[in-house]
Amino acid sequence: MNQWDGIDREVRIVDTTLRDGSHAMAHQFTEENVRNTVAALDQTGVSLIEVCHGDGLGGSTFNYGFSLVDERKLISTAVETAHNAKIAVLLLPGLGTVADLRGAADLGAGAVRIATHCTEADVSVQHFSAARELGLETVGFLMLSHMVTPEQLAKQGRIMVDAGCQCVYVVDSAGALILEDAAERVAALVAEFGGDAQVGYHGHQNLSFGVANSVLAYRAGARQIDGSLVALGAGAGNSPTEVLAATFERLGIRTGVDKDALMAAAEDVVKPFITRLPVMDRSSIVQGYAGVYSSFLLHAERAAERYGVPAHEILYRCGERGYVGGQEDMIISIALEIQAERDAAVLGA
Ligand SMILES: C[C@H](O)CC(=O)C(=O)O
Ligand SMILES: [Mn+2]
Repeated sequence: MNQWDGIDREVRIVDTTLRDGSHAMAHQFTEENVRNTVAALDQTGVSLIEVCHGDGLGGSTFNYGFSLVDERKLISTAVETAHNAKIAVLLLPGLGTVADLRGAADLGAGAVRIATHCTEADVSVQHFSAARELGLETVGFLMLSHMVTPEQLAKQGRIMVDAGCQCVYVVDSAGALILEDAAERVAALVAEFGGDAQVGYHGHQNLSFGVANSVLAYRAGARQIDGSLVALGAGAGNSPTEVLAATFERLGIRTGVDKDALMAAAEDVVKPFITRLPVMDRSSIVQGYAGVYSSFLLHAERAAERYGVPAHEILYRCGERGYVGGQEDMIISIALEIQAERDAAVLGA
């Protein structure tokens, strides 16, 4: 039995269409998008649905992008719609506050996923303790996990677990992990935690390894795996929930979800409202290759258009400089730098 929902599953598929997908939709989700998606997911056996601005509570800002609809409205719409599943929110400490978390709990959110850069778990301690006091299910997100070794990642995970986190995710924010890169990180966390907490895996498709890495993550001991319908998520998108369901079923691994209902939700509910289908194009492949935070994609595309420089060049430089979430403003600086170099080359020619 799964400890979270009492359903007979060997792995719990968690859906993040309405949170990671917010990046791909430039944070323009409507209440109708949320209502219809949650209603469809709620019939599939998925027991945790994440709904929020892409950068979490408080993410609707100039730096990250303003939401069309206040996330509190989206969260309460999701809570009202879900009869079976629990609604989760994301929180990046510093951007989201404990007050935001209380607000989300008051709206009926039942879980929080607290995300930090993979070397900064210590900033999450106060938020985990507040979440546990509020009676929320707690998940930790170690973002850009490719940037540190499995051993370093496990130590960061331990900080989250000691603070009250019940499941720590290896988060491949850049879609940069390839096969054993993912499995070794999951295995290190499993070995570190023993029975103290679960391990999860969150993949991006920039190099097309989201689903394969998720299977290896499961084999290495991960018991919660993220997906998004139609892969709707940052960069080239997330591991598609409907593909995860079909793949795990083919492998004989019980997920407790209905793959056909998920395929219908993807095809009939989510695909029609997507403004920009996630795709492995030059820019998103560069993100996977150079290890760039997936949510930089739209920021880079906008800067590329504004300053007349290629988005993939901007992203290469983000990777070379090791920029992490929160440094979105540097994308503009890089675009200006490339523009100046090009102008100088023309003048010098
Ligand atoms: C805030 C990020 O979008 C969290 C996430 O999904 C990732 O790092 O990947
Ligand atoms: Mn993500």
